[in-house]
Amino acid sequence: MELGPCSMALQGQRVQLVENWSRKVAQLQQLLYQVGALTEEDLSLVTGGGRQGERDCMRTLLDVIFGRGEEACRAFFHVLQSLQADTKAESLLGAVPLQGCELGNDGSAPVDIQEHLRKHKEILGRQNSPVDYLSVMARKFSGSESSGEPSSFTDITLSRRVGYTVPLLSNQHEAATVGDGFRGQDQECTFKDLCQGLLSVPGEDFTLLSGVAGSGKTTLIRRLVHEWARDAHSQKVVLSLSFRELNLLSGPQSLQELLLVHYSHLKPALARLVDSQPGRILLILDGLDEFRFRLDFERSPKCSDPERELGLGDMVVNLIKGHLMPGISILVTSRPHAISKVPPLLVTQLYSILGFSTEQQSHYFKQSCPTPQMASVVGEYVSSYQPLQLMCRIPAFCLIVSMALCDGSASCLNQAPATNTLPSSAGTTPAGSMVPRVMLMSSRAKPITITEIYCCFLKSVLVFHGDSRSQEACSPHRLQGAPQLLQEQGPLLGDLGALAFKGLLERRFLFDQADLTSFSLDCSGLSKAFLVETLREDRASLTYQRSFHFIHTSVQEFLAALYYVLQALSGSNPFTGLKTAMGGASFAASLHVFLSRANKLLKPRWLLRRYIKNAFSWGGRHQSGHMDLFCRFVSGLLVPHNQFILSGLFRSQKTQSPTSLPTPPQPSPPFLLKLLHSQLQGGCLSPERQVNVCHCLYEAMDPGLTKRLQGWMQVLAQQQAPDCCDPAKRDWSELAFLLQLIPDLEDLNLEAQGLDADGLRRLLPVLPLFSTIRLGQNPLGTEGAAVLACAMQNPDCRVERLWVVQTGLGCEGCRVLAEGLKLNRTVVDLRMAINNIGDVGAGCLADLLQSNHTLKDIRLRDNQVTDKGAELLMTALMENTSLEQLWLFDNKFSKDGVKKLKEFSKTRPQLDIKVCI
Ligand SMILES: Nc1ncnc2c1ncn2[C@@H]1O[C@H](COP(=O)(O)OP(=O)(O)OP(=O)(O)O)[C@@H](O)[C@H]1O
Repeated sequence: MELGPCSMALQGQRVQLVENWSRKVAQLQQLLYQVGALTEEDLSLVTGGGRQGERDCMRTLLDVIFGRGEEACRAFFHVLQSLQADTKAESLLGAVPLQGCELGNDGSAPVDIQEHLRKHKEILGRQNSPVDYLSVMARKFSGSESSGEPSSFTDITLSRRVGYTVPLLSNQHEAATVGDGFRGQDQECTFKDLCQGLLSVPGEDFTLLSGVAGSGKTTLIRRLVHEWARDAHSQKVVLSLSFRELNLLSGPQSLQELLLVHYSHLKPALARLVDSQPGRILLILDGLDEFRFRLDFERSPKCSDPERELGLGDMVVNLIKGHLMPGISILVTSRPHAISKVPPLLVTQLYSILGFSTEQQSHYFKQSCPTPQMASVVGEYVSSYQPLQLMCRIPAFCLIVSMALCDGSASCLNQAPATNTLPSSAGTTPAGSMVPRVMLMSSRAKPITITEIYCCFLKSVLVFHGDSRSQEACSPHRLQGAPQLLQEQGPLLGDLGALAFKGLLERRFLFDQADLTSFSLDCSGLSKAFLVETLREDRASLTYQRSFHFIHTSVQEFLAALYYVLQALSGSNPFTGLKTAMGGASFAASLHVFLSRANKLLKPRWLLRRYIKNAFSWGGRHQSGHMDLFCRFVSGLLVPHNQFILSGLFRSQKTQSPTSLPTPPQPSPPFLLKLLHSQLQGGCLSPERQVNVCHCLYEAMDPGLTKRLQGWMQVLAQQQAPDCCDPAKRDWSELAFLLQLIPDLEDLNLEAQGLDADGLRRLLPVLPLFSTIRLGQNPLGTEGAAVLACAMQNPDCRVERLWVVQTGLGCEGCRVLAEGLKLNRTVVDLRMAINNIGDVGAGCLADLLQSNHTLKDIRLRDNQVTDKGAELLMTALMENTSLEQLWLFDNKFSKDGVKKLKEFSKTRPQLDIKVCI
C-alpha cells in the first residue's frame, strides 16, 4: 500500500516526535479526540489504563494515528502546529503580567489569581484550537497546509445593530434567507470588529450573535476565544459554555457548582473576580437554538444567589436578566429562529452572520482547492448559478461544494498533469477523463442543481474517504468501483437516512447513542472517516456524554430525502419503514426487499406516485419552511441523471461507465413535473411554499423552466416577451423564485402587467427586499393593498419608494395601506394618483401623518378629494414636520379650498404643496 505524505512524515519523524512531544501527549490526545481523529476506544488504548509512561503513550498514539491512515496523520500535524503556536503564546503570556490582578483589597494574594487566570487562558486557548476535523478536510489538498499556518479560517461578513426588534415568524427555510442580509441596511463588520466589541470594552452587555445552520457561529466563538487566549493584553476573562452541554445536565444545579465543575482551575479566583470586577467577565453561551429547557422570562423566579440550586432554564433566564452575576457581559449565539426566545429589551446589540461575500468565497476556495486554477473554476462554477452562490455564503456549504467538486478529481488530476486544467465545457473533455460529471456540466447552458452537488459530495466522501484511504484510493480504479462500493454501503446509508428522516420529522438535529442504536448504527463505526464526515460526534465536557449531529442540517435533509426516495422507489412506505427501523429491524432488510422487487422488474409506479405526492403535500403543510430543502432533494433524486451519479445505490438506468462522457441530462419522470405544476396551479399553498415548488421544478430539471425564466427577465426589462404576453397565464410564483436569485435587484418595475392581488400575494416573499416598487396600472384593489401593507410591516422591509398609481385602491384600499404604513420606517415616497381615494382615503392618510415621520413625498393627483379631505390633511400637517412634498393636482377642491391650501403652504416653508383647480 502506498503511503500518503503525512503518513510518511509521521513514520520518518517518529523518534523526534517521541523525544519532543511525549511531555504533551495528554494534550495531543485530547485535541486529536476533539477533531475526530481519535475515538474514545483509542484514548483508553493510548493511555493503557494509566499504566504506561508518557513516552510509551506517545508511541502508542503514533501507532494508532498511523494505522488510521493519511487523514488522521494530517490532522495530527495540524494539531501539532496549533500546540506549537500555543506554546509560543504561553511563553509570551508568561513574560507579560496580566493587568488588573489587584483583585482584592482584602489582603488576598494577587499573584495566585494571576497565575490562575494565566492557566485559564492556556486551557481555553488549547480547547478552542482553530483546527477542527472539517477544516482539516477542507485543507487537505491545500498548499497552505505545508506553510505552517494553523487554521483555514476565512474572514466572514457580519452585521451589527444596536438592540433588535422581534422578527415576524419566518415562513422560509433559513437557507433561503441567507442572501437577504447583504441587502440590508445594518452596519457591516468583520470578525476583528466583533473581537474588539466584545473583548476590549469592559461593561455589562448582552450580545446576541445570530446565524443560520453552518454559518460558522461555533467557529467564530472558537476563534474569538483562541484570539483572546493569545492576546496577552486583554483585560477580559472569558468563560465559555455551550447549550448543547447544558442540555445534558439533568437535575437542578447552582451556578457556582456548574462553573466550578467546568473551570475547576479557577476555583480560588472566580468568586473574587465576580465580586470585585464583574465587568471583566465575558460569559459565552453557544447554540441557544439547541437548548432543550424552556426560557420563561415572565415567570422564572428571581434568583441572585449563585449558590442556590436552580433548573437550567431558570438559571439562564437569571443570568440574562443580570440577577445572577450582575455586571458581567454575556454573548449568546443562536440560529435566527430562536433569537426571539430572548426579550428584545434585554438585548444590547445583535450581530448577524451575513456569510461569505463573493470575495470571501474565492478566498475560501483558494484555501480549500488544490490548485489556484481549480479554485477559480470552482468559484466560476458557483457564481454561474445564483442559488448555489447564495448557499455558498454559508461556510459549511462551501465545504460541501468544494469537496463535491475537487475531491477525487483533484488527486486524479495531480496524477495526470496533462488534464490538470479543468474543462470549461463538456465538449472539451477527453474521453475517460476522471473529472467528476458535475464539473463536466460547468457550461452555463446546462442545468446544475443542488441535488447534483450533494450526490457528488456523498459519492466523494464514500469513494475517497472510506476506510482504506490512501493515495491509491484516489486512483481511477477507485472511481470505477464506486457503484459496487455504494451498493455495499447502501444498508448503512439507509439506516443513516432513516435517522435523518426521523430527526427531520421531529425537528431534531442532535441525537444520542440510543437514537443511533435504534437505527442499528454502530457508534464505534463512527471512526470510519465516511461517517465522521457526515455524522459527527460531540463529547460534552460537563458530563462526558456523547451526542451526534450531521455535519450540516442540509446533509441531514439530503440523507432523509435519499432514504425517502429509495423507500418510495421500492414501493415501501417511508413512514412504515421508519417504524420498522425504530422497532430495531435494520433498514438493510427493506433495502433487500427493494432489490429483490426491483430484480423482478415489478415497478409499483402508483405507490411511488402516492409516496412522492405525500412528501410534497406534507412538506407544503409545514409553514415554517423547514421541509423545503427536503422537498427539493426529493425532486432532484427522482431525476435519472442524479440517480446515475449514485448508481449502485439506485438501480442504474444505463450500463454506462461512470468515467465516460456524460449523456445529456434526462428530465424527471413526467408524473413529478405534473405533480409540481398542479401544486403551483392549485393555489392552496402559501406564497413561500409556491416559491419552493419552483425550486423543486429547478431541481427536477423541468425542461420548460429556463425558457420561462428568460421570458420573465424580458418582462422585468419592460420588454414584453411573446409567450409572456397573456397576463392570465403568468405564474407570479415563478417570478418570485427568479427574483430571489437576483441579489442586487433594487427596482421592481411591474407597471401595467395585469398583476392582480393574487399575483401580488405570490410575490410577497420578495416584496420587502426592494428599494423601489412600481406597480402602477395594475388591478390591485383593496386585497392588493392588504398584501402591500403586510410587506410594509415586515421588520426587514427596505422599500423606500412605493408607486401604486391607478391601481384601483379606492378609499378602503387606501385605509388598509395607510394602516400598514403606520408601522413602517422606510417608505419616503408614496405615489398613489388616480385611485379614487376620496375624502375618506385622505382622512386615513392624515391619520397616518400624525404618527409616521418617515414619509417625505406623497402624490395624490386625481383622487376625488374635496375641501373636507384637504382640511383633514392640513390639520395633520400642523403636527407633522417631516413631509416635504404633497401633490394634490386634479382633485375636487373649490376655489376657496385651493386658496386655503396655498395659504397653509406659505406657513410651512419646508413643505411644498402642489395644487391647482
Ligand atoms: N470562517 C470560516 N472559515 C472557514 N471555514 C469555516 C468558517 N466558518 C465555518 N467554517 C466551516 O464550516 C463548518 C460549520 O461551522 P460551524 O459549526 O461553526 O457552524 P454553526 O453556525 O455553529 O452551525 P450550527 O448552527 O449547525 O451549530 C465548520 O466545521 C468549519 O469547517
